[in-house]
Amino acid sequence: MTAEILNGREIAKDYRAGLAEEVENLKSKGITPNLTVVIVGNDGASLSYVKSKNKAAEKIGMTSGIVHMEESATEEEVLAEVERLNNDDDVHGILVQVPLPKQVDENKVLETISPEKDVDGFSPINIGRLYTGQRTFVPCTPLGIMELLKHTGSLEGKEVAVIGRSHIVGQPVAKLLTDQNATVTLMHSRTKDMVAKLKNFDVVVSAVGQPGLVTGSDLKEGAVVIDVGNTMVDGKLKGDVDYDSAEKVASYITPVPGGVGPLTITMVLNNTLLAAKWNKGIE
Ligand SMILES: Nc1nc(=O)c2c([nH]1)NC[C@@H]1CN(c3ccc(C(=O)N[C@@H](CCC(=O)O)C(=O)O)cc3)C=[N+]21
Repeated sequence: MTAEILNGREIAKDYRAGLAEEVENLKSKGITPNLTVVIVGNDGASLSYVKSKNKAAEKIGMTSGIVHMEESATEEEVLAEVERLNNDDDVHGILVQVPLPKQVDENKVLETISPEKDVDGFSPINIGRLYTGQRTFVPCTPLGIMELLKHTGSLEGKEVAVIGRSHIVGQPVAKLLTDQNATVTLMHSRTKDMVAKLKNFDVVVSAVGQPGLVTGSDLKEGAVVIDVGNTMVDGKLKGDVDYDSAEKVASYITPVPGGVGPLTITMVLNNTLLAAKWNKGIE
């Protein structure tokens, strides 16, 4: 079998066209959705993600802002900046790029972002809302993964392995998959014989950050493979999955780059649009 490629760039482009129409519609009502990203420090990769998020926002008619703070910024300064954005009526979505420098407590920052503007869905209130089935901002990478999986058929009754138990990807995507009636096994660094177990799974979602973790011979014939890894190796972006061997066994596979990444950015935009609508009482 040669896998069908889940082309994240193409799927993202179609999705963003729909968002652009909705933005146009909101603008005719006098609302221009705004996404503002806070970045602390000068990490090259982080700066480049932030720029691509802002560019993508503007491309669909939203406005965007960057608050770029010094690596040496204090926790008080970061919290004050978040408060200022919470109180700015022109800002609908706030995203504070993680990781933060060590002097800044990430949990304190996430607790300070207004849940109504937390388009990452990282604040404890929004995580609570997700697990209790309330309206919330669903974290962007899990939402992007679910969008890609819509192109592979129903998840009902499927056996899914999620590798990685982070609050940002593994745990929330396990929740969303369960909601689609898949049976989910959440695997992690202490799972016994992890790679050997993968043969039993219809879908494998790998979110570890370890290039070469999964290879074609580990997979069930016809498995759907979603590669969330993005690790820089010699200046090149690498996923967790050995693509060349996996594509010979899988039915669908996401490349890196050009798979999950573009959908993550798309879902930041999706959530910003929702923030602007909900702020005005539009469903
Ligand atoms: N508060 C917060 N929210 C985030 O969503 C967040 C964050 N912090 N910190 C860092 C990670 C990383 N992240 C990526 C998003 C898109 C691509 C992406 O689109 N990558 C392209 C490739 C880009 C390239 O070639 O450099 C792709 O996979 O095709 C990658 C990484 C969001 N993050």
